[in-house]
Amino acid sequence: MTALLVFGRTGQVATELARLAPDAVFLGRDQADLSDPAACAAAIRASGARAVINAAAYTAVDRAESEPELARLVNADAPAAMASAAAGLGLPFVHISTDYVFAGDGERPWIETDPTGPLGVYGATKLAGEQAILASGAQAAILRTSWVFSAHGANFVKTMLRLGAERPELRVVADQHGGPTPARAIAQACLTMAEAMLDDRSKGGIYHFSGAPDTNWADFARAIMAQAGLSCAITDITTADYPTPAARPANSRLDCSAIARDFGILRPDWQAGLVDVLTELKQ
Ligand SMILES: NC(=O)C1=CN([C@@H]2O[C@H](COP(=O)(O)OP(=O)(O)OC[C@H]3O[C@@H](n4cnc5c(N)ncnc54)[C@H](OP(=O)(O)O)[C@@H]3O)[C@@H](O)[C@H]2O)C=CC1
Ligand SMILES: Cc1cn([C@H]2C[C@H](O)[C@@H](COP(=O)(O)OP(=O)(O)O[C@H]3O[C@@H](C)C(=O)[C@@H](O)[C@H]3O)O2)c(=O)[nH]c1=O
Ligand SMILES: [Mg+2]
Repeated sequence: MTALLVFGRTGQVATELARLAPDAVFLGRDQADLSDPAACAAAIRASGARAVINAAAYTAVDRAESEPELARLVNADAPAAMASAAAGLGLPFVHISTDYVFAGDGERPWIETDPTGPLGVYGATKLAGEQAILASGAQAAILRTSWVFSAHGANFVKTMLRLGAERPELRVVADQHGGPTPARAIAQACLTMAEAMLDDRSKGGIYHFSGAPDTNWADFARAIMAQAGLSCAITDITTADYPTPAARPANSRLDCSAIARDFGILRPDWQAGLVDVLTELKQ
């Protein structure tokens, strides 16, 4: 009997979940391909699990602009099928979403009930996933997080370490603001929420969760270089100076007071998380 079923095995959050919950069953792409939503639902029904966490997603923000059908299958249709299966079995379902569901106007941190307005395919498909999960009738928690980093997989910290070792200077956008979030803290939050939902079958909903304090990509890059002892200089640029296929929100700040109130989960300190990740990468 599997206590906990996790979709994803190699991703940043899935890797941290595997460390924190070694007894959980992790389904990689070979066991459950999210481009086959019915197979994901069948995997839940076959698992005998008490709770389900979805840590897999199509996360290539720019590539999604040219692969919208695949992004929608993975980010919306598969989570919808998972949630329906969880609903049918009465299992709590924890899902991870993103700051990119917001358009990013203004400076106030977003609260869960603020209007969404994704700027690109990735955000739009993640939003469609949220909506389908909420409509499924499952006991579901949706954790909207941002700017995830860890020692594994692809993320901004690892990109900066690679480029910072090769170049004397990097130009980085300073007008996109948000909270970098250690993958380990997200994994811990997912586990805490799954337990709390098993204890109290009325718990669930959308919750914001990001690292503190809020920063911008250029200041985050400077912190990475300083902490890693790299002499690469970071020059502030604007979003207009750094054209990308997908637009990104200027304001990704997330108000995380609801998750603190309802689950006792506090914003992690991203600077401490960065030290941990750099230590792990050195080993
Ligand atoms: N990364 C970030 O900055 C942010 C991420 N999020 C959300 O957090 C969650 C976890 O993200 P993160 O850990 O960073 O993700 P990663 O990009 O590190 O990993 C994505 C995971 O999804 C799996 N995956 C992708 N496509 C499929 C598929 N068709 N079938 C099965 N598995 C698939 C990948 O498997 P494989 O290794 O085989 O490709 C991988 O395990 C996602 O929901 C994401 O949207 C939210 C905000 C920020
Ligand atoms: C490499 C590089 C990036 N940038 C900019 C581009 C972008 O605006 C910002 C971050 O780059 P990334 O490609 O890491 O960003 P991106 O892939 O958009 O990261 C996002 O991923 C998805 C999955 C999420 O859900 C989001 O929360 C967010 O973490 O930095 C520079 O300005 N200079 C550079 O040299
Ligand atoms: Mg990226």
